[in-house]
Amino acid sequence: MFGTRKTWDLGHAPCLQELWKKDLSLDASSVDFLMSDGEDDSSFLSLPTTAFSQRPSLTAEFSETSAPSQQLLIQTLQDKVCEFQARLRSEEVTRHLLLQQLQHGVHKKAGGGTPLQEEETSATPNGQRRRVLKPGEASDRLSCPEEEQLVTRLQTQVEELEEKLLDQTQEVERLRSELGATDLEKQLELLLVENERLKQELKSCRSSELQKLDTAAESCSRCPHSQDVESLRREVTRWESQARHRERRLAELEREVLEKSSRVEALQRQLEDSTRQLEESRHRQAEAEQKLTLRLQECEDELARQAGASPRVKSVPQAVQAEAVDTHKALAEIQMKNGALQEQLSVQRQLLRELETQLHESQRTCAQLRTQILVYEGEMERAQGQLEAEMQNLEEEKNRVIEEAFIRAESEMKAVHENLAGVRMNLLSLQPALRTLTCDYNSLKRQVQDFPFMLDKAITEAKQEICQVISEVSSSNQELLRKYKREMNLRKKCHNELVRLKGNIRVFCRVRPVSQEEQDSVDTKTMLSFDSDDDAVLYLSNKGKIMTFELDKVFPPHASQEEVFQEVQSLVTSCIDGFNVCIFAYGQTGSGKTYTMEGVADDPGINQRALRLLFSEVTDKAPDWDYKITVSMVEIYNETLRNLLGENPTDKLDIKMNPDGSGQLYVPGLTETTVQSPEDINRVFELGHMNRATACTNLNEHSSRSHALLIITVSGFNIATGTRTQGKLNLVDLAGSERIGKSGAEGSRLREAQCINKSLSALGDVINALRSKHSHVPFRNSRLTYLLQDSLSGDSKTLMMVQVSPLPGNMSESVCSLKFAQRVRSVELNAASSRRHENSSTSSSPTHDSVELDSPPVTPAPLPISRASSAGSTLSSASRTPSSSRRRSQSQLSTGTHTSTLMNLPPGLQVGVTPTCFDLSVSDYLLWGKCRVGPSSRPSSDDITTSETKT
Ligand SMILES: Nc1ncnc2c1ncn2[C@@H]1O[C@H](COP(=O)(O)OP(=O)(O)OP(=O)(O)O)[C@@H](O)[C@H]1O
Repeated sequence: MFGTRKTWDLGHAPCLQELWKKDLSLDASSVDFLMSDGEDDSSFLSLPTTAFSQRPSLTAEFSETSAPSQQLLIQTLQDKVCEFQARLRSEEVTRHLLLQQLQHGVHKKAGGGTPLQEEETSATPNGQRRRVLKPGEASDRLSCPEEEQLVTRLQTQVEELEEKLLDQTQEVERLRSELGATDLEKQLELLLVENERLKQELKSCRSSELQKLDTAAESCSRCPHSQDVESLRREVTRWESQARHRERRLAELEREVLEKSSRVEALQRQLEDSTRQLEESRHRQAEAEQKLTLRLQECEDELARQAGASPRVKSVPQAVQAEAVDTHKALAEIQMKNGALQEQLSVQRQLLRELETQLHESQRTCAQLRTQILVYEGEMERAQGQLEAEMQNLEEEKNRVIEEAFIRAESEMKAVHENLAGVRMNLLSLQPALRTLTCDYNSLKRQVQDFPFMLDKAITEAKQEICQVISEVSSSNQELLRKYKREMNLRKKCHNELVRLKGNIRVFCRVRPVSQEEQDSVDTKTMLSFDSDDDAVLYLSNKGKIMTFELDKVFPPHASQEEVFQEVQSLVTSCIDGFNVCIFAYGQTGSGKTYTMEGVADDPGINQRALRLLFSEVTDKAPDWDYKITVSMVEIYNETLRNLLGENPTDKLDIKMNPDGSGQLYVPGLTETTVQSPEDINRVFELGHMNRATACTNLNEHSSRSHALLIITVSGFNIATGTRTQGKLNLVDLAGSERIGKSGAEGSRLREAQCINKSLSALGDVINALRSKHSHVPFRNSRLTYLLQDSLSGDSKTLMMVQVSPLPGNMSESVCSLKFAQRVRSVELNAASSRRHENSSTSSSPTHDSVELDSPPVTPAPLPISRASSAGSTLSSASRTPSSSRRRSQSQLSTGTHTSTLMNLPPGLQVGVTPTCFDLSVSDYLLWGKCRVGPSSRPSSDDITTSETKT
């Protein structure tokens, strides 16, 4: 019926619908022949009722993807097909029996005209009731030879039909066996095999890559490319995991395709079988019916022919007619069944179409997956290629390194062999030495055994020696200490005498350099000159006359701040020992007073350097002495005292007698700030400057017209002896000393100038009174002298730094300043000489001075220089002799030459100073301090050490 199965490509598989149209065409006319006599409606096919009612659920089951349910469905369909076939066979058997009965009836009829017996019902093997002809009936009907021939022919036909049925059954079996291997399945199998092969290849490829990588990793673990290899390996692993994932998906899809294909196949088989059986039975029934109709016709004709002869025969057509009615009924029923089968067929076709669609989708997915697999394989091949290339490079590198290492090892081996030979030779030569060493070792061992006894003995001896030395040292220490104390006392006496000789008032002069602006704008041809042999002399050429000024020290313009401070630092440190010290900067405006006292940020002046020096000195003395340094800053402007470190700098301060009855002066409300570090100093200076600036409109002008005082108090306490000291260091930047006449000041400027002149005159008067040993020293004539009273009187030390401008335009002011300096210097000289006669009783204590206020100034004070002495030239010539004699006496002192002046010294000092210094041992010298040793050294302020104490 279907012929041989067609084969097709997977690419364009013919749909089952076409096959149905081609090989399985059923129409209504052909169905008519499917009827068989006596067939029960329900016995023909029991499949439709249940199968059709189950269709929607089956369809639903098909849509499901679960394999077990599909298997179950297929199994059910196969069972139905088998049942259908079994029934078909039973129908064939029944038909065969009917034919035999007919044949038997014909034989009977032919043999004795046996009347047609009544119909009987017999049961089919299936238990179905079937209407059959009784044996006598057929023989009655077929009694003639023609009937026999007909029966024979019918039998032959039946046999032929049976043979055909057998053939068809075999064909069905064959086809069924073939169904298990359709092209689609073959293709699927091929795909599965291919897939399996690819998997195997992939696995082997992966394992070989892994092996290669492992080997590469082992061999190239120190290789610089190991990181690249590692990254490549990671990449490969990633691709592999992706490939595994795709493979799993592919396997799932393939499984799905397989299941669906098997379902399609099963359905297809079921349909084919059903259709084929239907067709066959239709054909057979059509043929049988045709033959039966012909036979019936013949029988009717025969009966009609014999009707006249026998009344029995007349009943036959009636029976046949009745049978024909039954047959028509059965035919109608069969047609109905046929319609049901048609429906079933259409449902199956629909099902097949769906399955076909699913199959196509699966095939498409399969193709996509295959493409992806190809892509992945390509990528893997590429990665593998890279990896292989990398491996190749690494292999080459490894081989190269191994070769190099081998060559190196060979050469090293050679060297080692040579060394070994040398060592062997050495060993041979060393054996005698070893023997000697062994002997030595044995003797040393013996010595070591004796060593503890020797050591004990040596330690005991050493202890005795040490004890002896300690006792000697302690006794010599005692002696040294005694000597040291004696020398210290002597040194103090000498120092004090030296200070007295030098004078308590010293006068330095500093000439400032010409500034850049002045070089460009004014006449800078200087009238000042210096003595290259004597740094205490300054020459001034004025109107053709050479004026000579002799001072304690003259600093030329190029002298640095450090050099200046070197000269004053002994005064600064003496305040630690309890002396009161005053350092004045005196001179006309712009002569460099502020520069010398305050300096600039990167090159500070005396103020800051002094504080730093005090800090370092008190730190050095720290273990024995506890020092406290306090700082005050005041300004005297127009005879008004202002507190520059106070909260309100515009407040006026007053100077009062201390109510404790000590006779000391004090300034109520004056701020005293304790400083402990250089940072504190900077803060104090900043505050002072700020307050000074807030109190005036023009700071430069204001600072020129006011005196600025930095008062440093150093209080010391010796923890060991309980001694207390207190020294005061007054650093004074005086106001400009220029004359009013020259400046032409009026109004407030005139008042300022008057106040300045008054205070400077008062300062001159105080110094003059001190020089003349007046019982009354007019300290109260100005705020300045009154405030500095305790630092100017008694054994206080004063330094006047006279600032001079080098410009010719400032010549007259320079002459005035220098004359004032000369006068001040002469004071102490006279005082010193008088002191030599009066021993140390000349020092005047502030408590001995009168504390009454002098009469207030009513007229502008005379110029200091006018009150000082006569004309400069006279002064210069007059003052030259004593200062020269002083310098001379100093040099004589240093060289040990005794002059009349020196002979006036106390006897102990006359012989003690220099010889004692030179007689000292080295340790004595160190203890003695920073004494300059040398016959030509001139005593200077450097020679006074910080160990000087106020007595
Ligand atoms: N030794 C020096 N080296 C370099 N420059 C100096 C020196 N002395 C003074 N000067 C400069 O000269 C100028 C005037 O100096 P300074 O202000 O110190 O004078 P002054 O006498 O304090 O004036 P005033 O009385 O008006 O305050 C400043 O610019 C200062 O920097």
